[in-house]
Amino acid sequence: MTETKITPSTSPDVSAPPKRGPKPPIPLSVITGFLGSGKTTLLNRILKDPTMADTAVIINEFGEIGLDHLLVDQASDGVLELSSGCLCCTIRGDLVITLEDLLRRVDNGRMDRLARVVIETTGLADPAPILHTIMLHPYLVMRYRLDSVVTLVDSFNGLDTINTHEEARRQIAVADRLVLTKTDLLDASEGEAGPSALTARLLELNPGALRLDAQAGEAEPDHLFNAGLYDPKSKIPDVAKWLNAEAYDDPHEGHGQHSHSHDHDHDHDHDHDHDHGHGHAHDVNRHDDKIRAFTLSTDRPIPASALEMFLDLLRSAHGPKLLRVKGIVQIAEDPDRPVVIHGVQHVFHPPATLEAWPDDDHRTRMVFITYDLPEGFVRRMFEAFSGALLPDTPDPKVMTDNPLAISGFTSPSRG
Ligand SMILES: Nc1nc2c(ncn2[C@@H]2O[C@H](COP(=O)(O)OP(=O)(O)OP(=O)(O)O)[C@@H](O)[C@H]2O)c(=O)[nH]1
Repeated sequence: MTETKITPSTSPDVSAPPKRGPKPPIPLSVITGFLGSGKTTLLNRILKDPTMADTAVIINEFGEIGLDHLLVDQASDGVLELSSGCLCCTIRGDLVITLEDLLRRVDNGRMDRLARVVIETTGLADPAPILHTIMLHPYLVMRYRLDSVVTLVDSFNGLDTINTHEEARRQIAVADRLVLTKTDLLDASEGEAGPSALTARLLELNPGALRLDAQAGEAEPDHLFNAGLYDPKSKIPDVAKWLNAEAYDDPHEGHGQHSHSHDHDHDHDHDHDHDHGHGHAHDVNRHDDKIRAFTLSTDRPIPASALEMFLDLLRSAHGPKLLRVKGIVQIAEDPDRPVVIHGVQHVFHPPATLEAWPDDDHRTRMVFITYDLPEGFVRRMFEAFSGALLPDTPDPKVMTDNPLAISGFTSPSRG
């Protein structure tokens, strides 16, 4: 496991297109969703879209994907050329080899252009290891940039599947985009209760993801992809859209599409158990499953070493419980150049430094989706490291000097 190094001037900014020199990193998206949720159907449709030209699709088995009508040729090396101009490869043994092979094709001119890579997972797969493969590989992390995790949810069976299968909940929790499929199968009566119950559940698991209805024509490439920090057209970082932190304030109001900014104070230790003044209490953290979504923020600049320690401690002690972490941080030593963090479980992307704050909001903001890791615990740890020590909270030095103190740090009464 590598350390999270907050060294702003030297950290490679893999999200931003380099000004000169190496080729810009290729956006990579993962399409996931439970068995039969409609992944193949969606891929078949979007691959015909002209904006998907020069896309390579990576799947586990050719047999599993019904792209037959698009196929024109099967090369001997496991790469199919689709009539749309896209490539389709199997993961033969190792995703790294497949991704390296694609780069080789581009670099030696066997492929003109590789605009995007889309990986379709099998229905039961946890997408996190795929993201780790890229984030942990020193070369792949330079040449590819993680764009979006797109999770499909069958509107007809979705609620049952979510309630029964841990894998389905994890796929939803880690998503940037949630695509609702099969809404045409819902009859008028189900239209009342079904979708709203499903939507409420999705909001509990992942309030920040943009939700799209495939049948309503919303699952278009433009909406599914380009979910990274940088607006692909302007090349300017769109932090507010990327974090979508406002959606975490009140999941019953958040639709993942918010772009406006509230000026809420998140520094208090709220557990989502109380009414935020919105007129009703929401139950984002009350469900049987242990997935929680919350934000932390502060307007105190954080020393780089404190951020490193916070992330390292959180990651080493609770890595598997961090389903997704995104954030923008004001560093005390360099407050005008924010650092962007992005983690999936114990693996964090090399932190990227922005040249400037994209807007007037210079607060440190982090969004967390956790599994069996109470908000209060993360919040107190964050407060200890960001300098807002509470009287009953161990100071960070004690916590790092004496690792035994970490296990005693959980406080169920406040978690
Ligand atoms: N009515 C309806 N059927 C759909 C929709 N999307 C997919 N289906 C059907 O659902 C079934 C499963 O779709 P697939 O696209 O194969 O799903 P998948 O996620 O690739 O399936 P696995 O690879 O087995 O996990 C197929 O019979 C599709 O025709 C939809 O929006 N409406």
